[in-house]
Amino acid sequence: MGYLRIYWKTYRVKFVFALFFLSLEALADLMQPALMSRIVDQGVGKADLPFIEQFGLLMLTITVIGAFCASARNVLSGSVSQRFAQDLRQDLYIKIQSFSQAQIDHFGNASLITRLTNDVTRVQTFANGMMRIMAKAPLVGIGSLIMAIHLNAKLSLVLLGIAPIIAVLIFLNMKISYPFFRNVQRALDRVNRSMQDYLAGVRVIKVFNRSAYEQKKFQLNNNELGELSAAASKIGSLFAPAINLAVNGGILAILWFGGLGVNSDSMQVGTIIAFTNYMMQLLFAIMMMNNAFNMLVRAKASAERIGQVMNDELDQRFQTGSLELCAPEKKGAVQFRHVTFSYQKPEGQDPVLKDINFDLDSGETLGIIGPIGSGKSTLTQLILRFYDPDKGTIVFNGNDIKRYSEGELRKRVAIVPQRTFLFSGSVIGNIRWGNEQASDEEVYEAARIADADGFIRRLSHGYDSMIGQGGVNLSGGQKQRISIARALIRKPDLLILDDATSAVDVRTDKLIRSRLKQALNQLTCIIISQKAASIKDADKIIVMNHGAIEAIGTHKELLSFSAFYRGIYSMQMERGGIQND
Ligand SMILES: Nc1ncnc2c1ncn2[C@@H]1O[C@H](COP(=O)(O)OP(=O)(O)OP(=O)(O)O)[C@@H](O)[C@H]1O
Repeated sequence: MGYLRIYWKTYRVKFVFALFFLSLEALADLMQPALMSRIVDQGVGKADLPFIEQFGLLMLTITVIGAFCASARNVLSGSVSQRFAQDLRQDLYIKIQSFSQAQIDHFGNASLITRLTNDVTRVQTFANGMMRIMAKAPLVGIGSLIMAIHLNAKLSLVLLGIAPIIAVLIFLNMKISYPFFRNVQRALDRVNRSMQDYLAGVRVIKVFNRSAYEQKKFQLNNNELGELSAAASKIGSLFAPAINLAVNGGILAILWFGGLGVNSDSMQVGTIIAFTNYMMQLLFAIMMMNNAFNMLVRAKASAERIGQVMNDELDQRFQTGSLELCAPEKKGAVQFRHVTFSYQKPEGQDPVLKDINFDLDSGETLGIIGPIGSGKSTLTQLILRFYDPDKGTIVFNGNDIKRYSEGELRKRVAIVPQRTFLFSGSVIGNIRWGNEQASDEEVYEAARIADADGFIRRLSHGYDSMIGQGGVNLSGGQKQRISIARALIRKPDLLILDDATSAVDVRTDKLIRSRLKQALNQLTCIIISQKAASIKDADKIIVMNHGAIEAIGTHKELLSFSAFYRGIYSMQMERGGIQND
């Protein structure tokens, strides 16, 4: 949990001030019974009114000081804990942003969200509690003990009897409940994941009429969370009364021995009242400490989960600084040399990509086709360094991709992924998201090439029409075309279209391709498609099969020598999926 040190350094002064006010407040609490004992024994006992007035005023002054200190530490603790949580969340977010796709896959989206929200809140609650009550508990506890011994050393022996019992109870409480709190957070991850799955797949769930099934899945996770939380708090609720019982037993013993002392005139009533008052404060302090330990175990479980993210070594290193630009004839060019890759590490399973070798020259269009799951998308994701290959090298623009900074590489390569993603906001905002500096004219031109301009202008507010979260109010084909425009506006050296026209009809698909060719004839392009028609005009076509390159060549060449390609092509011809163009 070393990562927390930086926040301690930032906020330690305010933290110490909060503790200072808290200590004064505790001191004020501790003085009250002693003053009261004197008022009872010396003032009331001897009917000394001026003494009562003088000490009464002193008690009032101390109470006012205590109240002022309580307000000051409340203000400080509130601001410190809020800012600390704000900083921690921000740093966690930045850390997650720096993660490779493999690291995000490893933690899972839902778990990262829980860590960023619920886990941070738990640590914040603990930090706040530390400044509000927790640090007060040991102060009041030890102070009460000292004051009690000072009042009557013999009577204080009772405390020695119950102290070890209470210590053992608190220790057991912590030890038993810690694993439960860790499991509660994991169960919360699962609840969040089912909610995320539902929201992401709501249309499919409704179409397949699987709402009841999904509800059951959520219920299972929710029940598990409920049961684990109940079990965790049950442990706390078993130990709290046991501790209470031990302290109340102590008070009873004091009243018993004190009663005997008053009878034998060796003790005064005021002393007994003050002593039991200190015992009550001690009880309160112990209960607070028990609560504090409960909060500590929860916060520890959460802090560890946050620490796993904060301390996770980045598995990808990007260069900093910019790389000299390549020769113009290499712009957009890509070379794969003996590239092998598997998602599951360490390797043991059949790699997803096996010994991939190919050259894509500047200005060329490369088509990639192959059965589902043959590794087409993975291949292009390696160019963007979403993942790094296990073996081999990838050269882009004449340089090994590992020599680029993250920003530089991703500025030069634009991808339109299989699953389009649009943000809530205006259409123009979504397209300009690809390049904030783009003028309106450039936006319209990109949309025109992507065959999006026409339908956008027909929307109720044209380019200013609002898109719902994830593009809910647009059709699949419309979303794809806006995504293509967003990628084009970046003016990349290499454009990757990963099945980016799967939702548009054959005519539009052809129109987009021909406009791309006309408008950007120097643009190097990779088109992944299930449809042979979308890639048949490419300068080169790679046919993927089971993670390996089955064949590579032009459409004509492949028809002549690749039975596999011929198979795909003739099957689509029979289905009428390819129109002669
Ligand atoms: N994030 C991931 N983690 C683990 N395995 C993955 C991941 N993404 C893809 N795979 C696996 O890698 C293999 C190749 O997937 P990839 O998406 O590259 O195939 P594809 O040819 O693009 O398929 P499709 O035509 O359906 O898009 C598949 O077996 C898939 O299950």
